[in-house]
Amino acid sequence: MGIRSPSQPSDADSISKEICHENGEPAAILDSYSAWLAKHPSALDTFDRMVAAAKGKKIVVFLDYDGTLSPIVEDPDKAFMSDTMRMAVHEVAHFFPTAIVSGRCLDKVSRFVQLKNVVYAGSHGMDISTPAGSLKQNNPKHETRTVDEQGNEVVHFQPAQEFLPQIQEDINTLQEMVNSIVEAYPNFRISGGKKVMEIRPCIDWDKGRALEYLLDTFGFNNASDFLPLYIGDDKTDEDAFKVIRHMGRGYPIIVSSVPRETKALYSLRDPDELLSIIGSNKCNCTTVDPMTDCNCGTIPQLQHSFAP
Ligand SMILES: O=P(O)(O)OC[C@H]1O[C@H](O[C@H]2O[C@H](CO)[C@@H](O)[C@H](O)[C@H]2O)[C@H](O)[C@@H](O)[C@@H]1O
Repeated sequence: MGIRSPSQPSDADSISKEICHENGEPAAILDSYSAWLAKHPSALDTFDRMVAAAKGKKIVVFLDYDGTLSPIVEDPDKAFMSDTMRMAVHEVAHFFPTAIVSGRCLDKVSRFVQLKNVVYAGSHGMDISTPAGSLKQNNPKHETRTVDEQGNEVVHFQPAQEFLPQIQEDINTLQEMVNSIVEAYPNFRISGGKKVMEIRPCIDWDKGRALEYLLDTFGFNNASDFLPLYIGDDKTDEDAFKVIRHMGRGYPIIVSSVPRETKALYSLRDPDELLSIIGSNKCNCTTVDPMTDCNCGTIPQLQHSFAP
């Protein structure tokens, strides 16, 4: 049984001449979307095959935030995920270990997602919060323990912690430079002091390493019966796609509505298509509190097909 998304275009070729800009590099005309789809099949169309290959395996779910769970919008502070998506992720996490891996800081991404049954990896995996007692957590150099609002002990894994004072210094210097430049242009202003450049420490840590750390934390370090499913839309998600491909197991899925160079093996066009996999097609419980279990009795496609 294949699933078709209502948002799948009837004329995939309509974007065939789209010009994509990658990281400010010169524009390049890439393959048509349909040709790209042949290389990175839609996860909707290949869902049955994925399910068949996953028999007897434990699914572990990794989800990027911006562009995956929430649509890309102009103002980063308004990149809200819908309650329907929140409910769907809540339900996915009810069946499978689930992590949200984001470039945003931990605090920000967890405030956007507002779910307690997922773990969060913020700052491109450089700030990971997991419940104390998880399997990996034996790195005193980078781990600190705190107690959350509910009184539960949590472990914060921050491999780049030592760079924080330097980052703050750089930010101050940059802000001063940007302020002095913008001052000369009375028709321009800096809104809210928001950082528009991301400065990352030069350490060997990224979303791929975060995925490995989280798999260990979930207890899959020596297991041979798990399948990671990582869904993301950004350049930084490529590190996680690479790790999954290197493992030789699991599903790296890119969310993109235009052809892009990617290590992902599968694709989804947009967050709506993701929802058609993890959301409940028949579920009408839009008024259900996203923090509680949906009780309508219908089980979404992913959970229904993969859950043990
Ligand atoms: O790893 P992610 O969860 O995908 O976060 C990556 C960056 O997302 C945000 O920026 C992007 O989304 C914004 C809101 O839709 C959009 O305005 C911006 O153009 C995108 O680049 C966030 O602001 C960054 O801090 C994250 O690193």
